[in-house]
Amino acid sequence: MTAIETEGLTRRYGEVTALEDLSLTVDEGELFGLLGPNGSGKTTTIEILTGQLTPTSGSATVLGHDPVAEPLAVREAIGILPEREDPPSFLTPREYLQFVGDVRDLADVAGRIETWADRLSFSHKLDTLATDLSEGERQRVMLAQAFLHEPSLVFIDEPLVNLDPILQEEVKDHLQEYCDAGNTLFLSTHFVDVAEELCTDVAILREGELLATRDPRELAGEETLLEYFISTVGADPAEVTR
Ligand SMILES: Nc1ncnc2c1ncn2[C@@H]1O[C@H](COP(=O)(O)OP(=O)(O)OP(=O)(O)O)[C@@H](O)[C@H]1O
Repeated sequence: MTAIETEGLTRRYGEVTALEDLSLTVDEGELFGLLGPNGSGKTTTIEILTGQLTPTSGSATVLGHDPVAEPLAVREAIGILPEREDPPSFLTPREYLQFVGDVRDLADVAGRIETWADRLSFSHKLDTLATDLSEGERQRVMLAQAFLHEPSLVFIDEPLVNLDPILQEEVKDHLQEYCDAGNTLFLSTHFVDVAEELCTDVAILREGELLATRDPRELAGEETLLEYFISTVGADPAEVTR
């Protein structure tokens, strides 16, 4: 089954073409990675697919819904963690996640909060104001809100940002298990090594244009995904290494 399908998606801002004629398919159960240099259209793609931004032309289907005609249906069905978002500074993780659970009209929100705080290792911070959390703790709270309703498709812009190496491994394991259970993940990342390790398919964008899609495992033994990425976009290594 197809989780996401796009046909000729294009987004222009005056003279700037943020995304040009993007056509791609993401099957259910895939851990899909969107790669590309700064300003290549990754966030634009996620914003269109999650019903936040209208394309100039083209169409998309997300879990069977059109994100332009039915943005609410899409946002109900998916989980999303946009780039650089924090829980409100004046709420604790428990209060914020309760709010998210209430907005999503979930049963047993308290139990879900405990489960996700435990999975993402922040149970001991559930009652600390977000302003007093570290960046990595805030990132884990934001990951929890994306998964709280256990959606079958989650979009995450930079899942591992601000996490220490041990937590990165924990979150990677979680993402892998989530897809092994048949769910779909759509990641945008600059961490090419993480995409190589986790993703079943990657798409490489440059200046809004889809240059290539690859199963990273197909590259095994010939070149790393980073080498492939650099040769594909002609980028300087400094732009893509951590
Ligand atoms: N509201 C806007 N108005 C004008 N131009 C915009 C707007 N939003 C994005 N752009 C432009 O569209 C292009 C794609 O931006 P986008 O944020 O999708 O890139 P990105 O791949 O997510 O970048 P990064 O890796 O830096 O987060 C960039 O040239 C950006 O400057």
